Amino acid sequence: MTAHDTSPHSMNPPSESTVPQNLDLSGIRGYLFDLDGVLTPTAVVHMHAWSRLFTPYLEEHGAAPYTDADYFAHIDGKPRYDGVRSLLASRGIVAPEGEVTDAPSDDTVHGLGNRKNDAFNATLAEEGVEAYPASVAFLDAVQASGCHVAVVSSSKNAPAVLKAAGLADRFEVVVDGAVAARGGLPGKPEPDTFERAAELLGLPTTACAVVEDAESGVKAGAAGEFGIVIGVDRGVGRDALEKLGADVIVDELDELIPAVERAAATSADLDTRPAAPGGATRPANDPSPSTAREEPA
Ligand SMILES: O=P(O)(O)OC[C@H]1O[C@@H](O)[C@H](O)[C@@H](O)[C@@H]1O
Repeated sequence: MTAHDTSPHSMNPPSESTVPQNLDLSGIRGYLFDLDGVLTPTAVVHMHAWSRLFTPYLEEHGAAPYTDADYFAHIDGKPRYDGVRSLLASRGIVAPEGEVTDAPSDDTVHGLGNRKNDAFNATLAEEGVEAYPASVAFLDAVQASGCHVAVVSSSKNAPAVLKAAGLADRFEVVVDGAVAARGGLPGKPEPDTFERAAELLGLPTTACAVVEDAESGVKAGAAGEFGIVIGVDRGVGRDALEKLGADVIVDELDELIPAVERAAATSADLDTRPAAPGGATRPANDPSPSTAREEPA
């Protein structure tokens, strides 16, 4: 398929055109990056924090033990309190909702989420974070090609993680968990946060690539009318990512740099052609600036 192909995502084996070497990204003018697990290895920090919360909690409740598979199936990529709700539902546990202001020691949905958040922030402060070098190389190539870039993260900690990784100034738009909550946007697996980022970049969704590693995030990409869904396999598995709707799957994003450079060259060729009678056409990678920027919380 090409990046323009908006046909329903199939579950067939990848065709020749969906392998990174043959990928056509010439219709893509914006990249919407998930953060945790795509740009930074913080999906693992989230995963450990959830485990620090739910391992003792499930034991105390006599429920089946918490495993990494639970993280991928019920929590990965979702907004904080949705993750709590999904995991509790998987064990048939009903907890009171409580309030966002609940203490981390409270056994409410919000208290449990806040307990996990304390664990996440403690690890972040202790260990810091370094972006994946291959993802930064891809980001460099995408920006050099004139495409626009946004971060779309369920996490309310996204601004802190971007800052810790030295990436805070690289994105025109950040739609994080706080922005979504303020705007009443449903989180992943719904496509709304990605759609909002495309809108803020001033691009149609069909001209945007969704870049995701989580089940809920790939589902969100497949549920919208995006130009392409790029899956990064950080543990979900290639087959699962493909079945969920990823159009191309990579282990590291730098595998796609040649495709980005080919797309930029195609666009430059188009740009040097004489304008068609009756008006010029906008090149695929027209770097005209997006003025919209949603400030993170
Ligand atoms: O940092 P917050 O706001 O608790 O966000 C939670 C979620 O943020 C996502 O980005 C992670 O991929 C999730 O796995 C995590 O649970």
